Amino acid sequence: MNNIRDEEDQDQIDFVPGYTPISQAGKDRNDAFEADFKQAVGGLQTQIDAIVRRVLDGRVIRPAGEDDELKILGLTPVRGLLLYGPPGTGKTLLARQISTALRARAPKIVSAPELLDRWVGGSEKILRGLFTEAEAELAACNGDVTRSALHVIVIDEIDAVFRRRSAGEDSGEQTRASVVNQILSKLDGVKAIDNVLMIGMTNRRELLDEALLRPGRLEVQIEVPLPDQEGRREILSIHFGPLRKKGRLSKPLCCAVDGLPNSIKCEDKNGVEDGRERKRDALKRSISTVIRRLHPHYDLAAETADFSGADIAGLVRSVRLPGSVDTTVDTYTVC
Ligand SMILES: Nc1ncnc2c1ncn2[C@@H]1O[C@H](COP(=O)(O)OP(=O)(O)OP(=O)(O)O)[C@@H](O)[C@H]1O
Repeated sequence: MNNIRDEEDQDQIDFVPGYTPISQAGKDRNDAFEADFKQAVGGLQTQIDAIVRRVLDGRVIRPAGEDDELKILGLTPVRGLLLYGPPGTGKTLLARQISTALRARAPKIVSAPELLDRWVGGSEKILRGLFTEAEAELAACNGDVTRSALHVIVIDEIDAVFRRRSAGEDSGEQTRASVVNQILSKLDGVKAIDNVLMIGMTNRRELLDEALLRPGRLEVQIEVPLPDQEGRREILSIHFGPLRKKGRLSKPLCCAVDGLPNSIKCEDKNGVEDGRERKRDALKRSISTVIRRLHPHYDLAAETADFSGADIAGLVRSVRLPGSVDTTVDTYTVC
């Protein structure tokens, strides 16, 4: 009964003059994007939703005619995105996934300090190198952005260039100001290049000059924090995934990844009897050793409380190292 009522309500909404419901094709496409992201990136569902909605949706290749419609509506796709948060939380991973989803050219990733070349003309040369391909392709398409592939340019540690100026600072200031002006002109100046998506990344958002974050520049800003427990579980599943698919994980390790109790008797409980802090330190110091001591009720996601995604990837790598496989401690390691 309720379903019928819902459908009637939906029909009424669809007939509001001037309103067109989102097409199913658009929804399916966004769902497909999200599914692709989730295969590689764990614990960042909210961030992925925001990226799909605000960055990808306006950039994907649309059916013929639809781009013109966007122009008529005065809509321009987002040209810049800022990803900020602690080290190792998946910012670069997200940037690469965005390029893949947009079927863009392989992203050009540069670290901002590299742009501050101390030799005269050095910075300009590096910057030109970043944009040359995009400009050449746009020229080859007679400036028709809909016919050019998208070029993703990622600038890591962007605060090194776009930081707020502090009083009395002048060494290297000229170079920095020149780099800033050139990048801004490519983003929203008269020389703006529409087939470029710029992604800035930083661990220190508070240092950034607000001018960089204005609409038309890095206008979408997304925080990428340390993962929570469920996020860590997703990341563990992603990184243990290939081993698990091949049947190379022991049952206790599978249970520890899933946070499920397992009934296998454990002979070595040292890891569990440690205090929580000590356990975490031990995990960080010698992850492979601790993994060998998995207790039947060990929940890896709970025990890795301050781990970043990169720490978790490191943990999984250490398990994969042949030296970490200890066949004397029954099945508590990778089989
Ligand atoms: N959310 C995540 N999901 C899956 N893997 C992750 C995640 N975060 C980090 N990783 C793993 O850690 C590696 C390093 O992460 P990445 O380089 O994306 O971090 P970052 O935030 O860019 O770090 P930094 O600020 O130091 O540049 C990734 O290649 C991936 O293997």
